[in-house]
This record gives sequence, structure tokens and C-alpha cells, in this order.
Amino acid sequence: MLFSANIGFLYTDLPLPDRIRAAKRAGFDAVECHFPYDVPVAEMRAALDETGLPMLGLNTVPGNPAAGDFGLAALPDRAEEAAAAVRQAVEYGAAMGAANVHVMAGRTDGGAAAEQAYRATLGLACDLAAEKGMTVLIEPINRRDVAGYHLAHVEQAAETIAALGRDNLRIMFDCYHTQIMQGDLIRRFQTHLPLVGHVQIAAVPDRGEPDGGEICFERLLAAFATAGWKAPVGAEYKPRGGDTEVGLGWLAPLRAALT
Ligand SMILES: O=C(O)C(=O)[C@H](O)CO
Ligand SMILES: [Mg+2]
Repeated sequence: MLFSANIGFLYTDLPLPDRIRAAKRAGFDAVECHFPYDVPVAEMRAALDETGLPMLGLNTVPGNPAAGDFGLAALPDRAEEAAAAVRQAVEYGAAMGAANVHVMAGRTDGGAAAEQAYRATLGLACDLAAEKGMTVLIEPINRRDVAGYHLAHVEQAAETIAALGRDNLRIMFDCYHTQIMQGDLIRRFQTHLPLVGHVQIAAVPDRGEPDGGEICFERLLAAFATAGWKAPVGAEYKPRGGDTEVGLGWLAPLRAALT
């Protein structure tokens, strides 16, 4: 099993390009990020070239987090901002060589207008991403952490993907969020595997290192591997002690157990 370091949550004491280098030293096979936009893309590219790690993805900007924004794509009255966020993410992601762009939906009332806006933004994202050979990801996020998030269930993501009928639109299957909202992770993963574009893990409920809580990662990821998952699994957790290196004791044993 291969693992990707999510440098949005890991190594937060370092500048982003150095987080890529730290991930390489720690033995990760890939990296993924959240919001790299303040860093000149050439600096990200240089760290990726130097380490040889693939960059799996980045997020569209969330909007104004201080005002409670957690994405824009499904907000009917923010369509222009959402389109600009998509253009920015595809452009930056392509310059960095990223494989995927995660389009963040935002908090909505869950009504038809929101889903219509969401699909319009995703259609644009798929068109732009396709020109760069990139895939668009949509991620069900739990509503305990992000109340009102438009996309919270894997089946809803599958419905949106079916409605759009695009080849480059996939689910970000974040086991942390889906365990909180729905559970039944192995069956749900097997059922939706053809639509899954990326997998992420963290302990539940504390979102710490994947070495405890209510999920047995060794058995979960063994089942994912048996189902056919070969791409890296994203380590998107918040180190419990704050120090990423100190908390990395989970990586080698989990990798060994899965080989
Ligand atoms: O919260 C998550 O799980 C994510 O992956 C999003 O990218 C938000 O940062
Ligand atoms: Mg995630």
C-alpha cells in the first residue's frame, strides 16, 4: 500500500515546499495539498522535481472562512466566484503537475437550486480539468465538523457524477468523514470503487494519526487493496501532539502489514 502525505495538515511548522521534502524523508510515496496559492508555483514544482514525489491534488479556495465559507461551488449566488476558484485551481494545479482538483461544494440549504449550481460549477471544472489531463474530485464531508455542507453522503456524490456523465469526475472517499456520516466503509467502498478517485484516512473521532479510534486501518485498507485499490492513500490527519515526525510511528507497521 502506498501513502500520500497531506501537507495541508502535516508538517504545518514548515513552509509548503519544505513539507514536500519532509514527506520524502519520512518515506511517503506522494503528497497532496489544500490551498497552496500563496506559494509561487515554481517553488512547489521545484520541491516536487527534487523529491520525485507526485502531487495528487489541491483544493479550490473555500471563499471567506471567517464568514463560515467552506467552498463555493454549490452556492447559487456565488457562481462567478466559484468559477474563478475553479480556474485558479486548475491553472495552479496543472503548473504544479497535480493529478486532481478537489472542488469544494460549500454550505447550502440542500435544495434544488444549490444542486443545480453545484452541477454547473462541476461541469465547468470538468471541462477545464480535461484540457490539462486532470480529474475533478468531489468529497462527502461530515456535517458534525462542517454543518450544512452540501455534499455529505457517498451516494449523493454518485448521483451527481451520474447526472453529469463526465469521465473525469470522481469521489474523494475520505474514510474519516464517511465513517462519521455513514459507516459501513468496506461495503460502501466496494460498491463505489469505479467512481473513487482518491482515498483519505484519519482516526475517528479525533482525526489524529490512523492508529486508533473506531477504525482498524490494517483491516480496512487490506479490504480496499483486495477490492483493487492500488493508488496511494492520503494521510489527512491532524497530528495529536502537534509534531508530525513524532506521530509517524503508524506508517512503517501499517505499510508492512499491508505488503
Ligand atoms: O476536510 C477534508 O477532509 C478535506 O479533504 C478538504 O480538502 C478540506 O480541507
Ligand atoms: Mg478529506
